[in-house]
Amino acid sequence: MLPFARITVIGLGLIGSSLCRAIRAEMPTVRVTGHDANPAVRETARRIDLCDDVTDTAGAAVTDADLVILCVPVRAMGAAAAEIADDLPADCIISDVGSCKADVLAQLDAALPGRTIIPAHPVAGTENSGPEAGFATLFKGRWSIVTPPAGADPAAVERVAELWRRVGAQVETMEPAHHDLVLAVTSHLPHLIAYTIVGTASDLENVTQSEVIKYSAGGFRDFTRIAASDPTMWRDVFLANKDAVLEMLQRFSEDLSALQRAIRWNDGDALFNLFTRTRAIRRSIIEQGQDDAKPDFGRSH
Ligand SMILES: NC(=O)c1ccc[n+]([C@@H]2O[C@H](COP(=O)([O-])OP(=O)(O)OC[C@H]3O[C@@H](n4cnc5c(N)ncnc54)[C@H](O)[C@@H]3O)[C@@H](O)[C@H]2O)c1
Ligand SMILES: O=C(O)C(=O)C[C@]1(C(=O)O)C=C[C@@H](O)C=C1
Repeated sequence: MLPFARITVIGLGLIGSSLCRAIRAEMPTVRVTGHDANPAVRETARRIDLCDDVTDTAGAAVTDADLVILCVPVRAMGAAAAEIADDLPADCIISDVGSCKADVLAQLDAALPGRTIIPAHPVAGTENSGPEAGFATLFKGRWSIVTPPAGADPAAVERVAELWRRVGAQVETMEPAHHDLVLAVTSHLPHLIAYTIVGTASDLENVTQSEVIKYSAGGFRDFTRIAASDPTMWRDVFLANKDAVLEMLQRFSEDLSALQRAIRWNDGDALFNLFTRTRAIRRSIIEQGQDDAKPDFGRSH
């Protein structure tokens, strides 16, 4: 049985539009309604026929929904939830796709007291944003982490999990705070490092003239893809997941200092041992079939 019959997606950017496409591809009988605060995005959504209906107000989008998924930047979740509060049907489940979970859950709880809120985070994305950047296969073969609050209705959790399985994701359940620590090191810190290194290189550009661009075919180019990610989204993630990111950044800084010492004191063994360990990690990721180093955004595994 389909987990939902009428799904509303609020925020029709990369993730929201991918979800609309995936639901329509995998569950064609489900009615998909969309809304975005930006009129230009609504216009594009209508032009590309993203949903069965695109409404001009958030309230009108949710009046008969059995699931509402908020796909807006994490610090906009509370405002987006407040906008639909008066129009939500009594038994509607509210979910979201935010990249950090504890802060978002607090926002949703405050805006929608007493409602069934089952947050989730599809660990899949690209550096692009907007409704035309999405694609139906984005979630295939990827993880979606469901982070129910304590005491959540298991049947509601299962329905949200089933939605993600239907669009091709593997589902894991985690506590929100644990999710935020794990993702701080696997996703948020790598983005911070990419933003830093590309920023540093561009500051040096006066010294090196065009060499930064000319020789950017190697490792630096991979960093520039990540550092092209959406500024609003990532500003929000770092501020909303501040504690976990600062904790992981502290650990990272200590490890970086150790590496700095190893280079200064010609400690080749320390360098060799670390690089051997990290190479083994990369190889085990590939063996598990999770190689994203060369993203193929149309892949269907
Ligand atoms: N981009 C990724 O790789 C990725 C991956 C997984 C999860 N996420 C999460 O998904 C969410 C959306 O990210 P995205 O990449 O799709 O961003 P995006 O910029 O492509 O789309 C966000 C959309 O939300 C709209 N919006 C903002 N505030 C709104 C409001 N109050 N009401 C209605 N619409 C509003 C914007 O107009 C925009 O169209 C974020 O919470 C992000 O953390 C992103
Ligand atoms: O592949 C990318 O471009 C991504 O950054 C995707 C990525 C990630 O870090 O893995 C980014 C943020 C998300 O919340 C989930 C996925």
